[in-house]
Amino acid sequence: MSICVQGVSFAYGERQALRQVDFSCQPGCLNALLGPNGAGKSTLVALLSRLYDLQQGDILLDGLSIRQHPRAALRQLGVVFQQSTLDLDLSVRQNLAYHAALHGLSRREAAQRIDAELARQQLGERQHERVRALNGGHRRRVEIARALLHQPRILLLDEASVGLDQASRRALNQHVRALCDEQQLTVIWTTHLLDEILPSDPVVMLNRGRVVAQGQADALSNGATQESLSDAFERLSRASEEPAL
Ligand SMILES: Nc1ncnc2c1ncn2[C@@H]1O[C@H](COP(=O)(O)OP(=O)(O)OP(=O)(O)O)[C@@H](O)[C@H]1O
Repeated sequence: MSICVQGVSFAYGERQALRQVDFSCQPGCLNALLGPNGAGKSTLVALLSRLYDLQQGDILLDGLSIRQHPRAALRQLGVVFQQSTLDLDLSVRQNLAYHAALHGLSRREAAQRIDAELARQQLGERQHERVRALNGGHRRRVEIARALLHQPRILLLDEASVGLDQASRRALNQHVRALCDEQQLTVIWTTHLLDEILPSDPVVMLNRGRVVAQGQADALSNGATQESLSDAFERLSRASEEPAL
């Protein structure tokens, strides 16, 4: 499913968090939204998921404005927020069942979808354990299972790997890529970590609320001169801040 962000600006009172942000995502794959702390990534996720109302600009999902069709848009979105929102004292299955009920799924339908998601996230054997007993990587998988219960076509993951060790980060990243391939999910993966991005990934670079570049990662980092993505980010961010003559 295509995502098109058009002229989005957003301010928290006096503080401008996003300035005229324009980009589009490639359907059916992982799109990296890369930027340092404070770049505006979480704000964008909050606007996409309708946690905040748009102040300026619009976001189109398969051409449909989320301003004009907020319910239809929400049905297409699954979200994993930066801060976990699981109930640690409920079991994995109870957390999922609670969310399914919020989405108005019947018990039977919920049970079927929960079984399917638990299998897909390889969590079937842990389903009756309290979330508290799981490690960070498995908790993230529970959140992904929960986000996919209503069968959205877009999955937003806001710094999903924060707090995980290196091996768990890699496993989670690979797992999400496999979900893209299996289900043609369109994923927005926000991160400040360059090693989570592959050369073929579409990337949007965000700095201080502005898009400083977008394109395929290897093209942005100018493969011919072996520039790293990190150096490219620095260069493009500086260029976007230089005053016009
Ligand atoms: N609730 C809020 N009230 C006021 N300012 C905020 C609020 N949330 C974010 N900001 C500010 O908006 C800007 C963008 O923040 P945002 O959290 O979207 O960035 P981010 O790229 O997700 O960074 P991080 O990874 O640190 O969360 C920052 O300057 C931040 O201080």
